[in-house]
Amino acid sequence: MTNPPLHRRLDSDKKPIIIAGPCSIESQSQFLKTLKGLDLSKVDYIRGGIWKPRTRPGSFEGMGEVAFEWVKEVQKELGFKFATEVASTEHVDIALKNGAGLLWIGARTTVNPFNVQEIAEALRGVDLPVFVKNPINPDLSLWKGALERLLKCDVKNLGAIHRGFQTFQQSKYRNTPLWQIPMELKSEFPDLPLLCDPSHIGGKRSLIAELSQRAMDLDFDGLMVETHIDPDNALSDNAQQLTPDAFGLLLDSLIFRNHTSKNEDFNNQLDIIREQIDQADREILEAIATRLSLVEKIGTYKKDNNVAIFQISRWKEILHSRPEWAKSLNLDPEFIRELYRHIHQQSVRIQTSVFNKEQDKQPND
Ligand SMILES: C=C(O[C@@H]1C=C(C(=O)O)C=C[C@H]1O)C(=O)O
Repeated sequence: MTNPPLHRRLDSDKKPIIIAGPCSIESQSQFLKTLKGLDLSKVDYIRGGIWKPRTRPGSFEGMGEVAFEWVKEVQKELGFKFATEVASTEHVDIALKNGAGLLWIGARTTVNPFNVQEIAEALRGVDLPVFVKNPINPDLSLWKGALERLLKCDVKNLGAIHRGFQTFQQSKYRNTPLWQIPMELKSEFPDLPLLCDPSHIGGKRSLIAELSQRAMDLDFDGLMVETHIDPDNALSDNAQQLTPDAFGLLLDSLIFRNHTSKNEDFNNQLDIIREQIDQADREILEAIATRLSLVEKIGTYKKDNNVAIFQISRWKEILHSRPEWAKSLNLDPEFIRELYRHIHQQSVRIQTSVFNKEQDKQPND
């Protein structure tokens, strides 16, 4: 996919973009009370779930279309732009008919290209911002594919939301962040607004602040945070919603980072350190080249003596000793173990090509 022309950032270049509001709209009074507790001057869009895709049937699945009547009533009183999730073409029609200001496609929908295609067609040519949450599974191409489908339907005011991934690894989070995936998306589409949803990543209130700060440190363009007037009694996501007051404190506590700096001294220092990093990288590459030429030599030697490429005991020794050496250099042993797995893979590859090389043929063979 080539980079789409995503130069328009919502209504402005404002950063961070803040979206807050309840997971689900449960009643007009719950919605109104929640919003009254928020400082609406600090919130760009109010979120509210109308339809809730839930893991198990029988859970609260949202109030449906009637909730739009409550939204419109509260909008008359407080004035705000409303954002909600759509998971079907019917949802799109109802949301557009009721004047939604921003729509997003949820993680459970992004996994399914058929659904995304139908939604993209229902949204054809709309001007309002449409955000795509990452798919539940850590698959960057599905995420990009959904954005591409929307773009092909002329939905150009696009954005992405990182809400974490379901993985088998043990994690303190409800959904593992795997920050490198949204960072890769951002490297490919630098102009695509990328928000973080710390509520779904964390799954519990106590993690929201650190996750929000992490997103700001990684240059995310904004946050979507679930807020509820009475989180403990919320009908969905009750462990992860913040009270409006706690959300206000969160916003006050966040340190917003600049993308770059105009400070000349800072930029000069940055250049000096980056030159040193360039030099260190050259040395790393030279060391890798030296190692791999030794690997080639060992490969030839093994082939001449009919000895196998993979040597378990030597490999085990390396996998044990290098992380130990790393510790004394203050390096993370797990990082070094991972690095050596890549080096070993390349080493085996090189020796395999040595083994497969045909013997130099004589001119008259
Ligand atoms: C280079 C060798 O071959 C393989 C590659 C290794 C490496 O790159 O360090 C280690 C063990 C072998 O599996 C070797 O036998 O030493």
